[in-house]
Amino acid sequence: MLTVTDVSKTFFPGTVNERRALHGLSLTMAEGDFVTVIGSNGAGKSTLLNVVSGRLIPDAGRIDIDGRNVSRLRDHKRAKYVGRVFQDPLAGTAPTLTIEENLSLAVLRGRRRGLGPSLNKKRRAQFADQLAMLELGLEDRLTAKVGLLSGGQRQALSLLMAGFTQPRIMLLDEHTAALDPQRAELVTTITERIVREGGLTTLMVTHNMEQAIRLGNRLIMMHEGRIVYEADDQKKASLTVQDLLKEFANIKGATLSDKAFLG
Ligand SMILES: Nc1ncnc2c1ncn2[C@@H]1O[C@H](COP(=O)(O)OP(=O)(O)OP(=O)(O)O)[C@@H](O)[C@H]1O
Repeated sequence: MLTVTDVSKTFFPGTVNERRALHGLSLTMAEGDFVTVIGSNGAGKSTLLNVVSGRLIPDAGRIDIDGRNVSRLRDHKRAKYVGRVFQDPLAGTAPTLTIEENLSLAVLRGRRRGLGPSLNKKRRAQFADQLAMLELGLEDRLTAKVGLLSGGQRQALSLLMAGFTQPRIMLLDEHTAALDPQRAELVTTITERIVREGGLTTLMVTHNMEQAIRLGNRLIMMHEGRIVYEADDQKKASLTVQDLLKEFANIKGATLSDKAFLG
């Protein structure tokens, strides 16, 4: 489904600021895989998501989605394959537009211009049904401006929007990190539901090791642009945070992300 083969990315090569973010990284994900990604500060986690989404073009290596080489395809051209939710609740939605307008835009994304649905009664009823699933009461606020929603509500909406077009791959970049624990838990539950119901192939970066163990069917740990540890479904079933801390301790020079203990 997704194949990342020997991908490298260096920022400011040949200068004093040179940063090797990805170092010949390879990762294969099967249809329906849900991989959680943890790692030290600057390990290359966001860069991995950026090369998969097309926001960044790798220096070397290739990326295939459904057997198609998308390595050189820029992000707007990959939008129909990729859904993404960022850490910042403000990033995924347009605050001055209403909830229903944001959802309409999400439906349009990845489609050819002019082929999108208009905001008719039937479409509104569909939106209300989908929003009801979030159990946040947003189905009664279709015409409310998104800027009025809380961070957690906006993240839930971003998730719904990202899942709307049935992306081939869903990228979640610490999308619960900016929320208070209660809202983070709620958004985590909604994430599980949207991923499960949509059967979405998902790559999720998190600093929360407990969450990384609990969610998904595979876990990878990154350090200095490489995957340094991997747990499959079976291994993950008995994995503990203590085990992961031990793995980190074994990596020379690795310091855990400052946020790792914030929960
Ligand atoms: N746009 C950029 N320009 C220059 N350097 C960058 C850029 N993006 C990332 N880097 C560098 O590449 C390396 C990997 O960064 P990346 O953001 O992918 O790490 P990360 O694992 O997501 O880190 P964190 O957990 O701290 O967010 C770091 O050294 C970072 O400073």
